[in-house]
Formats: sequence, structure tokens, C-alpha cells
Amino acid sequence: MFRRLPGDEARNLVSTTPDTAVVFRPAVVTTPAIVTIVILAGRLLAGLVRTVWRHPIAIGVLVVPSVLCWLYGWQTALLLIAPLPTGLAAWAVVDRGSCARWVGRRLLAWWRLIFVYRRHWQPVMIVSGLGRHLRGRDYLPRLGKVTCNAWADTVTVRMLDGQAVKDWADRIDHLAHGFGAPSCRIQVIKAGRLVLTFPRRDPLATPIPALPVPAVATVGPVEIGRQEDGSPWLLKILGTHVLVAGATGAGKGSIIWSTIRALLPALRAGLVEIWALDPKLMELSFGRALFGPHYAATPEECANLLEQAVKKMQERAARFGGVQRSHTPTVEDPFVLVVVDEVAFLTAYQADKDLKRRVSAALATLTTQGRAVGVGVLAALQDPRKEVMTIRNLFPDKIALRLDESEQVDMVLGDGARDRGALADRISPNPGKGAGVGYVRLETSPDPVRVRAAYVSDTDIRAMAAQIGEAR
Ligand SMILES: Nc1ncnc2c1ncn2[C@@H]1O[C@H](COP(=O)(O)OP(=O)(O)OP(=O)(O)O)[C@@H](O)[C@H]1O
Repeated sequence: MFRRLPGDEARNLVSTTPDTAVVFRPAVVTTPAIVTIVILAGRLLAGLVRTVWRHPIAIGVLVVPSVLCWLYGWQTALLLIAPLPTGLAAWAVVDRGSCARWVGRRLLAWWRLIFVYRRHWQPVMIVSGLGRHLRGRDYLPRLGKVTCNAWADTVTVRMLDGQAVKDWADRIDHLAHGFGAPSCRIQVIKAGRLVLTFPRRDPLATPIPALPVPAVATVGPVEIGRQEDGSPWLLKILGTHVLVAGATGAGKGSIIWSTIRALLPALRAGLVEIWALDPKLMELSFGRALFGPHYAATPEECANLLEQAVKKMQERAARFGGVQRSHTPTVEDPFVLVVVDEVAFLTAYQADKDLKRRVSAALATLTTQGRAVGVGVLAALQDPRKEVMTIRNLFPDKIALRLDESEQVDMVLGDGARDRGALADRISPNPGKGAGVGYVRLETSPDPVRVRAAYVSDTDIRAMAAQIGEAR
């Protein structure tokens, strides 16, 4: 703040350039000490209240023993406090889950806030370019709440004004390494606020054995594995089409077979028909009995079966037209799931142009018109490039298992999926750790979810086929 003075008043002023005609005198406003003290005290109080509100257990663990010591001396304090750890240990033995939820993870969240996130926040933000150091001051995104669940830390962040989600998405590697986590995922909660998820361990690192066959016949979302947060992975198949992409050995078979397994009671009850196209002659031939007459292996047979499905779909559309807009599976009109293993064998790699054209046309017709009349497609393929799978965008739900290249992730899951943490190209090629692990992006949510399909062994498949064979 400068006040301009006429030159003739300059004689009373101290100036570094004494012979200048115009000098400037800064107008100094002195803030009364009491105002500064009140502001600092207010900030301290707000910080204390916020810390107690966010971490009551951690603060209690520190404050209560200190206060007791101060009031009654350490011997009495020890006597008073001793039952607490004993009680906690007993609680942990009796109900580990609730003890971890109410005490353990809250303490862990406080610990990680102080010793991981707050400690490394400034250097990580500045070095990654998410914060700025201007004229001696740091402008940093605000670190919010840290919570811990069984496998990951979630950290809320207030972005700097003017930052975009992409600025953060481009730096997930910096963030993961900066905070010592194997990966980082980003989710937008509202304008300017993000939630960063840093896994502490991989809950999907061990294979999941085949899930029990459901007790009731259902075509609704079927349970085929587990999500990263431990909840069941429910795959919707009625009213959608699903595309599964993964390199060789990524575990595409486990998604197909887990889905068929979950549909077994509905198959037995006649509410579902599974039509199988097995051009590789390896995967689906194992359970031929499950498919009855609806099984095809040669390209010619596959084209015929697909055209048969189109015919069935059109016949239903003609019957339902003007009567109903969606399909509920019944014994008369069961849900038809067309399962295609390695669809590129029938489209991109097919030498016979006429067969290729017939298959592509039938698949495009089924995927554009099938869902309202109870015909769904579950297709698997290794190479997700557009020239290999021209109709990949016609599948509303997509699953990316282990992929060879990072660019393939967005080809499968849509733009920005990898930036948001769908690191399908980093899934372990070791079958024990990575087969069946993938990312799902559903029609209804932009955020990819990490999942693992249960592994249905050859013995399980034989048992399933035998059951259905007997029932038929
Ligand atoms: N969900 C799973 N959990 C654990 N291991 C699995 C799982 N799925 C598959 N595997 C293991 O990985 C191997 C390869 O699986 P699978 O044949 O299903 O892969 P794929 O993607 O179909 O490969 P390809 O395209 O070459 O047929 C299996 O033999 C099995 O040992």
C-alpha cells in the first residue's frame, strides 16, 4: 500500500534515491497484538476440536492416561487403566470384526494420517506438481479425512482451485509411490473434492474356489466372485451384454464358468438356456451336456447357431411388440444367454468372408436388439482393438482382465478408466495371483471396480454337466 507524495515533501523522508522528484512512503497498518492472539487461539481451538471429532479414540488413548497420571499419580492411573487393554483383548477374541471396526481401524487411521499422509504430504504434492511453491509460500491441496478399512486407506482431498481431476489422474504413480502404496485410485465425490484409495494389501491375492451353486433359481445379478472390498461380485446378465477381454491365461474361462455355475438352478428350472459357441474347441466343450442342442464349434455351426438366436429374438420381438417392453424369464420364454469364447476367431481371424459377415451381422443384431426380449451375449476375447472387435461398443458392460498393453485398458473400459486406477496391464501374470482378477466398469458408474472371479475347476464343470444331464 503506497501513498504518492509531492516532491517538495521529500525532505522529511528516508529514501534510497535521495534526489528523486517523487518518493513513496508505505502506509503501515499495525495490527493490535490482541487481534493476532485471538486469531491464533481461534485456529488452535478449531484444530483441536477437529482432531478430537475425527479421532476420538486416538485422542482418548493419549489424553485419559495422562490426565489420570496427573490427578492421581502413576500407580493409581495404572490400576485404573489396566482393565482397558484386558477388556480390548477379550473383545478382540470374542468379536474381532467389531473390535477392529470400532477401535483398531480408527487408531490405524490416526496413525497413518500423522505418520504417512501428513508427514509426506508437502513433498509429495510439490514434487508431483500438484502443489505450488510461489514466492516462498506453499500452496497445497488440502488433506482431509483419512479412514481405514480392512484392506485400504481412503483419503479425502480438496483440490486447489483451478485443478482438474485429470491433473490427479495423471499422477497416480507419484501418489502411490509417494505414500508407499502399491497403487492409487481416484474417485470424485463432489466438485473440487476427491477420494484417493491407497490399498495396504491385496485382498484378491489368493484364488477363490468355485462358489456354491445357488439354492434358488435366479437370473438376476449372479454372484461370480468377490470385489476388492470383500463384498460379493454380482454380475448382471439379464438386460445387458457383457464383454470380457484378457490376454491368454488371464482367466476368461473362470468368468464364463462362474456365470454358468450361478445359473445352474435356473437352467434346471428351464428359466435359462445357454447357447455356447466354442470355436477354440477347448473351453466350453468340457461341459457340453449343459448346452443340450445349443452348442457349436466349427465356424459354420457357430454362424448357424447365431442366426438361430437372431431368429428367436425377432420372433419374440414380433410377439412382445406393443404388449410388453421388457422381458421376464419364464419356462415358455426363457432367458437366452449366448456365450462366445474367443469371438475374434469368428470375426477378425475368419478367412471365409461370407461366414465372417454372417457372424458379425448376427452378433451386431443380437447386441443391439436382444436385451429387451431376453437374449444376452457374454463374449470373451484376447485382443480388444477396434479392428479385431468392431462391435465392442455395443456391449454395455465390460470386464478387463490382465491385458498386455496399457492402451488396451481404455479400449475395453472406456476413456479415462486407466487414469482412474484400472491398471489391468499391471495384473500379475502368475495364475495364482492374477488369473481371474480384473476391473469392471458398469454402465451405471464411471469408476472401475477391482474384482476376482471364482475358479471353477474341471472337476466342478464335470459335476455341473452331470447334474444337468441327469435332470434332462
Ligand atoms: N479365477 C481364477 N483363479 C485362479 N486361477 C485361475 C482362475 N482362472 C483361471 N485360473 C488359472 O489360470 C489358467 C488359465 O485360465 P483360462 O484358461 O481360463 O484363461 P483364458 O483367459 O481363458 O486363456 P485362453 O485365452 O488362453 O484360453 C487356468 O488353467 C487356471 O489354472
